Amino acid sequence: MREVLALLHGPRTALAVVLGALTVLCGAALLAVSGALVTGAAQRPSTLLVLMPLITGVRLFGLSRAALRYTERLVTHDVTLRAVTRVRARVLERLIPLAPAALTGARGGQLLSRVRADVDELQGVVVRLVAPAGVAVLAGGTAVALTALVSPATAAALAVLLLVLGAAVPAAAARAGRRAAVDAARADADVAADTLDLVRGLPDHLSGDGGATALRVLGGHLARQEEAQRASARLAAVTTACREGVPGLGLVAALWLVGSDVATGTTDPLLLAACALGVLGSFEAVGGLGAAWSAAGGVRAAAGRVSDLAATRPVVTDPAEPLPLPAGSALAFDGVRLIHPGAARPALAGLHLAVADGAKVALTGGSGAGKSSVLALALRARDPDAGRVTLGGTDLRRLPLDGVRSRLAWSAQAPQVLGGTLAGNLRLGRHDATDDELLAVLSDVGLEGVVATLGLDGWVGEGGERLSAGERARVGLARALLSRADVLLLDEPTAHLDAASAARVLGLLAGDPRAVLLVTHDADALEARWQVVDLGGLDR
Ligand SMILES: Nc1ncnc2c1ncn2[C@@H]1O[C@H](COP(=O)(O)OP(=O)(O)OP(=O)(O)O)[C@@H](O)[C@H]1O
Repeated sequence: MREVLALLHGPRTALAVVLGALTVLCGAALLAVSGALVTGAAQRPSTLLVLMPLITGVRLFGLSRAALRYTERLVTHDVTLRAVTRVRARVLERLIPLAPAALTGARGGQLLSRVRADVDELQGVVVRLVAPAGVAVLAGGTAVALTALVSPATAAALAVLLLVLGAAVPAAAARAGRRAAVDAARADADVAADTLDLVRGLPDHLSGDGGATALRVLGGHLARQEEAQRASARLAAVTTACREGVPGLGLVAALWLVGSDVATGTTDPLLLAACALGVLGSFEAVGGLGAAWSAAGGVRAAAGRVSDLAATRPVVTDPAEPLPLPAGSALAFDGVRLIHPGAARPALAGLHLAVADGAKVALTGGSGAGKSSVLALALRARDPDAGRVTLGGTDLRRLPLDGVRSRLAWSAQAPQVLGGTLAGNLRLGRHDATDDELLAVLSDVGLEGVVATLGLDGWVGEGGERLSAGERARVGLARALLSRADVLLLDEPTAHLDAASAARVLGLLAGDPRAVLLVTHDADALEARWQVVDLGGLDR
C-alpha cells in the first residue's frame, strides 16, 4: 500500500485534498449563511446592516463553491491520470522480466483480469481513497471547530455523528462486505478466464460436446458472481439508510441544543438556523468515506497482488556485473542438462552442440525430445541446471540479457501474431524497416497473396485470426528474417506449409548468411549443407 501511495504526486494530491475540503466548507457555510439570512429577514425590524453581509456571504460561498469544485476536479483528474501512467508502467515493468517462463503457469484470462482489475483499482486510489479521507479529516475537523464557537455541545454531537457516519458505519459495512467482495473478485476472475478460454477454444468445444461442459462450468461461476452482487446490494441498501438518517439526527441535535441556548437567551436567535443548517452541510465532509472504506479493501488487495508480482522471482535475471558482449555470435551448449519445473525427467541431458557463426544446424527428434527447450536455453528464457550455454565463448549468464536477445531472433512454433496490421506485426522484428523491405521479406516467405488481399496496413484480426496457421508461421519467420540478429532460432517454420512452400523457405534459410538453428520434423527435406542433430537418441 505504501508503495502505491509513493506513486502519487504528493503536492498535487495535497492540493486536491485542500480544494475538496474548502468546497465542502463553502457548501456548509452557504447553508449556514442562508439560514441566518432567512431568520434575519423574518426578524422585525430587519436591518440592512445585518442582512447585507449575509447576502454577500450567500453570493460569495455560492460562487466559490462552484469554482472550488471545478478546480478540485481538474486537479484530482490530473493526479489520477498521472497515477494511471505510473501504475500501468509499474505493473508492466514487473510482468516483463517474468515472461515467458515464470508466466507459463498463469491462466491467460486470470492474468488479463488481474492486470486490468489491479490497474483499475489502483488508479482510483486518489479519487476513492486518499482525497475522501483527507477531506473528511480537514473539513470535518474545521466544521467541528467552527461549530464549537457557537455551541460546544452541538460540536461534540457533530463530532460523534461524523465519526459514526464516516468510520463506524463504513467499517461495519466493509467488514460485512469483505467476504462478498472476495467472492465477487474470485467469481469475476473465473468468469473472465472461462469466457476467454471458451472463446479461444470455441472450435474445439463445438466439435466436442457443443460447449455444454464449458458452459455448465461458466454457469456455476456466473451464479456465484450473481450471489456476491446480491450480497453487496443488500449491504448498500443498509448503508444508504444510515447515510440519509445520521445527518438528520445531527440536524435535530443542533436544533435542540442551540434552541435551548436561544431559549435561555445565551445565543443569538440568528444562529439557530445557521448552526443547524451548517451542521447538516458538514456531513458532506464524510460523504466519500463510505465508498473509501469499501474501496480500501480492493485497493489493498490490488496493491498486494502487484507486490506479489515483484515477489515472483524471474526465472532468469541479468548478471550484477555483465561482461561486454563478445564479438562473435557462435552458440555452444556444453554438457547441458535441463529439467522443467514439475517434469519427471530432464528435457535435455548432457547436450553438446555447436552452432558456429553462419552455420546451418537442424534439430530433429521425436515429440518431446527437447528441441524447443534448446531454443529456450539459447534465448535465455531458462538457464540450464547443469553445463553451460555460451555466445561467442562467454556464458550467457554473464552477459546482459538484452544484449543476448538482440543477437538472436526467435520464431516460435505458433508465433504470436498481434491484433494489428501486417506491417505492425513485421516491424516487431525491426521497427525501422521500410515498406519496401517489408514487401521484399513477405515475397521471400511466399506471402504475396496475403499482401494482395490485406495490404501491408490491413488488419490481421485478433491474434492474427484472419491468417491461416501457415501464414501466421510465415509472418513469424518474416519477422525473424527482418531482424538484425546474428542467429535465427526457428521452431518448425515449415510445419504448416505445403512441400513447395517448405522447400522455398528452407532454400531461403540455407542462403541466409546468418547462423540458423532450426527445429524440424522433416530432416529429409534439408539440403546437404544443413548439419542435422538428432536429439531423440540422447541418453537421459
Ligand atoms: N514449461 C514446461 N514445463 C514442464 N515441462 C515442460 C515444459 N516445456 C517442455 N516441457 C517438457 O520438456 C520436454 C521437452 O519439451 P520440448 O518442447 O523441448 O520438446 P520438443 O522436442 O520441442 O517437442 P515437440 O516436437 O512436440 O514440439 C517434454 O517432455 C515436455 O513435456
